[in-house]
Amino acid sequence: MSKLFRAVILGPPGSGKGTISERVASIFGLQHLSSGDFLRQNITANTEAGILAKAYIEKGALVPDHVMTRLMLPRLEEMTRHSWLLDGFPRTLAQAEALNSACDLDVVISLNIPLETLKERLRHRWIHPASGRVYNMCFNPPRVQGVDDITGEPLIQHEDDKPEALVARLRHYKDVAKPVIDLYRAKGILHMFSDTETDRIWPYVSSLLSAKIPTDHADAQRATTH
Ligand SMILES: Nc1nc2c(ncn2[C@H]2C[C@H](O)[C@@H](COP(=O)(O)OP(=O)(O)OP(=O)(O)O)O2)c(=O)[nH]1
Ligand SMILES: Nc1ncnc2c1ncn2[C@@H]1O[C@H](COP(=O)(O)OP(=O)(O)O)[C@@H](O)[C@H]1O
Repeated sequence: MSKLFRAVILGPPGSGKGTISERVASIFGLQHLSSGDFLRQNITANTEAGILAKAYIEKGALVPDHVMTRLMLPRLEEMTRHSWLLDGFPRTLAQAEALNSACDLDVVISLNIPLETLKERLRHRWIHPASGRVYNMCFNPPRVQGVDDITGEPLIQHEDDKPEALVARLRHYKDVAKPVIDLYRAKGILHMFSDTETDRIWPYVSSLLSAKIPTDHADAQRATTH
């Protein structure tokens, strides 16, 4: 079997990690593992980790590192036969160190988006709380204004996507992420992409992954995941 491919995508809230990860998953056949989605599944299923995490997420705080690593590392161990792209984890240096001791990463994609752009995007972001589906009233609006495409249920705006909370949240992200970015830079696997539009970043991400992922491997992955 050809070598498996392990990637991480880093970026502040609203930087387009989710959007780019979905494209990578569908084009390169990597499994998209989102810590936010996984947390929401655990909350819905009332698992021990889900119950612990819920209170933090509701407050808009980060879930403690030991809860996150206990949740994510076993999930990655289940994925020994798949290539994956991790989105939302690691978020702190402690999480990055825990991930380091569990596996070797091939590539880290880091999205560097201007603060003004992030503020503008998140202001227009609405979500379907039950599923975590994300809409942007300008970039990818729902088919019917204000309601989820799949369930028809109402969309809400996150308290922390409202303008007052945004700047503090983005500043906090930067402080926590800096040592993580520095760690991956020092390991020589960091690839930084700077622009204001996902569609302009995407061709560069795509050519990086095309160069790094052997084609036969990408085909084999697609065959097993679709
Ligand atoms: N106008 C505009 N909006 C974009 C672009 N790329 C993504 N968006 C929208 C989609 C979403 O409403 C919002 C954030 O995108 P994502 O949910 O993909 O970002 P990310 O996963 O980094 O955010 P998160 O960590 O979940 O807060 O911005 C873009 O190039 N232009
Ligand atoms: N790696 C992580 N470490 C700590 N908390 C996390 C992590 N990933 C997700 N969370 C928690 O789950 C919430 C939802 O995550 P996510 O869907 O990535 O959305 P966002 O980053 O936009 O808030 C975060 O606000 C945070 O409370």
